[in-house]
Amino acid sequence: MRTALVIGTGLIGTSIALALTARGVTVHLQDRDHDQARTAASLGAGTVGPAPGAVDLAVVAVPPARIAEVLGDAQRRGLARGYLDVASVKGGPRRELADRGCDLRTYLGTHPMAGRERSGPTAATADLFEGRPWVLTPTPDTDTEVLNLALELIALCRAVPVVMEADAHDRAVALVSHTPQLLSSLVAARLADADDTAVRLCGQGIRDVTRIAASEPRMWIDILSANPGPVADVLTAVAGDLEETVRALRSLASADDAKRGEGAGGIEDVLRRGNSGRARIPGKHGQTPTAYATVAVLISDRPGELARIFADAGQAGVNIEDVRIEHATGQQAGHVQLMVEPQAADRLTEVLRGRGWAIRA
Ligand SMILES: NC(=O)c1ccc[n+]([C@@H]2O[C@H](COP(=O)([O-])OP(=O)(O)OC[C@H]3O[C@@H](n4cnc5c(N)ncnc54)[C@H](O)[C@@H]3O)[C@@H](O)[C@H]2O)c1
Ligand SMILES: O=C(O)C(=O)C[C@]1(C(=O)O)C=C[C@@H](O)C=C1
Repeated sequence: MRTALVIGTGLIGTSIALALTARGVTVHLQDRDHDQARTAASLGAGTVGPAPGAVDLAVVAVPPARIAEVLGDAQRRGLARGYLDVASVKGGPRRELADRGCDLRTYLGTHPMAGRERSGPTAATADLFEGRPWVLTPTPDTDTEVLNLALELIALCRAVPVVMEADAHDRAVALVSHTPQLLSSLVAARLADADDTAVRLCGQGIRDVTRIAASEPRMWIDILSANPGPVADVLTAVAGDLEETVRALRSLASADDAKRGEGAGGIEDVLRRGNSGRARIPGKHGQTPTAYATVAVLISDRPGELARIFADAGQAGVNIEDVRIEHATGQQAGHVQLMVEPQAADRLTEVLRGRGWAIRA
């Protein structure tokens, strides 16, 4: 692929454009909001404005409800050889494109399973998709050339292609993306009117569970409007679990030993099922999860601290597999948790201590 047009230069469009530009593709940027396109260009994602002729691939990265209109318009104007969208739902946009009489041979519905709770080009990063699944939903009508262009795009973004049928994709993301978004919002919503004294105690657990509750509501209304049934089905099952959990908790408060035992059994059941589900989440690059060892290092909130730790770990010859930061409320310090292969943990601890870092036992 030599040339691409990205329509919608928000978080996802700009991240794609940055990755493509970094690998030598000439990228043209377009957005209904010119400031968004100009910002993306200033970040090095490409150039604003139309291409001199048809590009190889047009990537439509606008909200789900706008996909059919924007992609159909680009097709009518002959802006590219192939067209793909990256919306979080796949069945709805495809049906809308068909209803509008668009050419489904040069269109391919795709969905990168990577994102952030922030929107817009300034939240974009070139490495957003590295090692992440990227769903493709080809049909027998899809042109092989367009499928190949999409596979090339995914390879250039260093993501992992996964082929699925559109409606099966929508049922799957109802479980692994759309319901988690709502549950995160529901937990965070409990804090909206909570007592300040309680909120001050927020630790890492609630931060992990509510990160995506900061997401842009308008985008999610669009996504959920295009996938209401499957999400409602998963939430109905969750509601059943919730009812049983409440019943078990009430039993735990009973004066009767047998009832308390039943309650404890019910709670243990949900916690153990949670352990099993969590253990199934794939690790980096889609591998099965590895049990990493964690080395927790105290850092102060000063520029360059993280870079210094990474450089020291690099000099120790230790590969950091994953990283998490635990901020302490109201303090200018926190812990950075470095996840490493278990056999590397002792060496990393020794080297970092030797370089003056405080390691939490
Ligand atoms: N945010 C995520 O985590 C995530 C992950 C994977 C896929 N997606 C999908 O990617 C798409 C973009 O999401 P985002 O998070 O980048 O949103 P965003 O709000 O950051 O960016 C969307 C951009 O589209 C532009 N836009 C809206 N209507 C337009 C139109 N008619 N013509 C041209 N530009 C238009 C907006 O001005 C904005 O710059 C959505 O379809 C979303 O479902 C999002
Ligand atoms: O990590 C996040 O912030 C996301 O919300 C990413 C996430 C997800 O649920 O995994 C959200 C919606 C997208 O369609 C794809 C990815």
